[in-house]
Amino acid sequence: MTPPAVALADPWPAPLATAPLDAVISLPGSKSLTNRALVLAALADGPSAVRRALRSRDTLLMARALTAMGAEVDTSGDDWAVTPLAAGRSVSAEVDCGLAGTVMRFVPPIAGLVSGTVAFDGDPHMRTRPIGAVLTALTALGVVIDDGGRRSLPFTVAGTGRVPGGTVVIDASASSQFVSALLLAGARYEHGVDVRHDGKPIPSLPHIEMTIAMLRDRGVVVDDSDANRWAVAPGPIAAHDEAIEPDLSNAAPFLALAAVSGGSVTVRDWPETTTQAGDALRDLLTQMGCTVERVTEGLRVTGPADGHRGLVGLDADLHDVGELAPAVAALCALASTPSHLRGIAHIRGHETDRLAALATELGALRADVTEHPDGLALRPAPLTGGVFHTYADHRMAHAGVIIGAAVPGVLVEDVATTSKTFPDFPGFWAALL
Ligand SMILES: O=C(O)C1=C[C@@H](OP(=O)(O)O)[C@@H](O)[C@H](O)C1
Ligand SMILES: C=C(OP(=O)(O)O)C(=O)O
Repeated sequence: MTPPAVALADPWPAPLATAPLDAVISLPGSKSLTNRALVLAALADGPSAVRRALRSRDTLLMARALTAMGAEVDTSGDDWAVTPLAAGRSVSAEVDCGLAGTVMRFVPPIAGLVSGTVAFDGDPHMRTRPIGAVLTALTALGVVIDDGGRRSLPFTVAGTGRVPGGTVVIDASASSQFVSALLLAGARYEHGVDVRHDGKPIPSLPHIEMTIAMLRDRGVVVDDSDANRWAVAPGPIAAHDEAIEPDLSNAAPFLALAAVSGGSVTVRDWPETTTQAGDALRDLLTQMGCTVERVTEGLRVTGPADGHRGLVGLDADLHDVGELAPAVAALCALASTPSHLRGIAHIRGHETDRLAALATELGALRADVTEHPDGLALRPAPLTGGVFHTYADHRMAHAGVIIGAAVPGVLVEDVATTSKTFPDFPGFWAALL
């Protein structure tokens, strides 16, 4: 019998780090890798395996979406087995995107390839996250979509079992996921896809690299030799056995805990090379005064001897790694010199407007923070306890617990929202402190 789940206090008293930490941890798998592996497996020419898959809200929503369209995803163990979409079967499916950008952006291009209607909706806030440019691009590629003129959720894709594909111009400055979405399904379009970006620079480019690398691993030919242009040749996507790396972006709060407590945290199985944005933490934490080293067990981060008081502020452009901004901003609020985080206007379109949310919530705990159109400026200030609101955003919860590890009396509202990308985050966190 499974023991009854322990109800979480809400708001949750964030545990204080009262001594330097010395921990070695294994983190759950990457959301971005798991959801790409699932999508590519559903489109593949045979059964695939997704090993050490992340089991979280975003990945289960992806598994359900693909199942609703006719794939089979066995999520019962740690290694998930995927049987691809059955050709020719007609479907009438509903897809719940929750608050998962990867589900809302990556699944509609696949829906064009099934026969039947696929209706998409999600959490209330998901109806405000950007998707219009993807819908316009898909329409140009030959996919029939009814969005009632909203250019956002809810919308319905009327799949005909085939998508002509071809060349399309898209403004992907709001999200790299717009490009990844078209590339992931593009090989299965009759003429492939030739995607050209026209607009301000695309954020989160490592995630497009991740998409390309995973396509190539499956035998798909991708030409990325020109800037802002990606051509995917038509052809099969080979079935694949993918071992999912630990989620390096979700390593951020744990490495921050080493920094805040003046102790060490070692993350096991940190890859030697990776396309994950979280790998940038090695450099960012070094710049803030931490010692970062590869040891036999994994990647070890050691904080300054006097903990967060020894942290130096950061002046950094986080355009490529915007999903790290909430945890990094929390550390900057605790640092002893000023910080300026730039290049992240696009994170206003993430799970919440993260710049506004961070400025409000850090400010409520008396941080000296200024919100800029594309970032945050933070200056040292003594913080106080209080309620830290999370806006259904897992990474806002990470920011809250980081502050709470250094400042007594921080209460994190809806810490359970961390389940978007991490199973039992509060339990895992509390066990370390
Ligand atoms: O493709 C992906 O898996 C992701 C791309 C990025 O999105 P944006 O380009 O919208 O920042 C990132 O922030 C998100 O967490 C995951
Ligand atoms: C931006 C994020 O998620 P999503 O995949 O929903 O866009 C994130 O996890 O920080």
